[in-house]
Amino acid sequence: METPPTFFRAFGDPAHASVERALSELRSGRPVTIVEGGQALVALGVEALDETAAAALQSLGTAHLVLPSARLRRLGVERSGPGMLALPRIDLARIETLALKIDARVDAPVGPAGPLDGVVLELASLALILPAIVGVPMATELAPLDLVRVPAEAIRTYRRSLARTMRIVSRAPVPLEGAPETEFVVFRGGEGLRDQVAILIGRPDLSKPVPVRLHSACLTGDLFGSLKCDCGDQLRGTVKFMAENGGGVLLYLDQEGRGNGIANKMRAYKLQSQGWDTYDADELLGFGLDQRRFDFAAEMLKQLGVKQVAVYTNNPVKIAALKAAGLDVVEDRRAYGRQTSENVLYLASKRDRAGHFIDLDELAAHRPVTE
Ligand SMILES: Nc1nc2c(ncn2[C@@H]2O[C@H](COP(=O)(O)OP(=O)(O)OP(=O)(O)O)[C@@H](O)[C@H]2O)c(=O)[nH]1
Ligand SMILES: [Zn+2]
Repeated sequence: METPPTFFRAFGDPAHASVERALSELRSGRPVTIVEGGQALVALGVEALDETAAAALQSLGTAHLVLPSARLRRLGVERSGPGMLALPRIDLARIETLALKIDARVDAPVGPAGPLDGVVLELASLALILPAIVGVPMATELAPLDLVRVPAEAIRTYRRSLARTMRIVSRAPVPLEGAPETEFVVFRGGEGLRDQVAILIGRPDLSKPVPVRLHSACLTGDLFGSLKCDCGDQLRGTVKFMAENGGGVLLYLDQEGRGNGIANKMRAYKLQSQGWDTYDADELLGFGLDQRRFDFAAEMLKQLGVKQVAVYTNNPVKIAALKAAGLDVVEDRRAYGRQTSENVLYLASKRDRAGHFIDLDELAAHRPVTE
């Protein structure tokens, strides 16, 4: 018996599903086809490009390299949006230079990126791959039928509409050192369908402003006590503070590397070991100041019944995001870690380049954790 064409709809929006399939394809090193109005772009991340892939793409037509404005700036080209370089031939060494080498310069004219080039970078960002893509434009009917097809509009709207699909999948008490009355609540949905965890510490009174911290995952700092950042201190300091001060909600967000993913964060750390600062290293790789969005975090708070918040952060973007999502931010307070000789430049960069509220003198003076 044939299934009706509407069968899939029972399991969600097919356009969104195609985005999720495309993310998986890109991460697996396979190309995807972005389609809009009869036009298609067959696209593959540069990090998956080898001789075989290059030959296959070349057989489809003339390729180009899509790069974000941050990377173009590093290559000596100022542009407000992404751009593209024609690739008469897919030359792996040249592409690697243009996508990754520190002192590379543009060696050919850079054209404005087409609309499909722009959305493919959004897809790359969601897939946590390097934002450098080889694309072959063609008419939709000529694109290979066995690739995953994704409508451009579905990619444009994915993040925003997915925030609403966050749902609680499990919860359980997990007593923590210094915070015995703690519950972990796991949400699924949102960007890239990653699991996000809300940690309810104590019994905060939801009718009053609830102390809240949005903490982006930092494997190196949170778990291993890396000296390069202040994350581990902020995390443990927040748990302790909330436990001792009437409770609160800590959101532990799967946003490693300011949303760039652990692989790109280590690419950036390698550049940092050669002397680049945290934002310059990201820019060399093609990333803007910060890739994170926090609308899904606000949605988690709402689903937990939180309306008014006292937020603990030094990052003005987090405060603005909670307000924009309709939460009542009655107070914003600092969340300091420890200053070390290894992280002081990182903290100063966050203050000077991203406007974080960090007072290094105060931090050095009394090593507060959360105040
Ligand atoms: N790309 C990149 N990410 C980093 C680097 N160092 C730390 N991170 C990431 O930066 C984020 C820091 O998270 P948070 O502590 O929540 O954020 P924050 O923006 O500093 O804001 P507050 O701590 O709330 O003031 C985590 O995702 C880390 O993995 C770095 O050098 N490069
Ligand atoms: Zn960190």
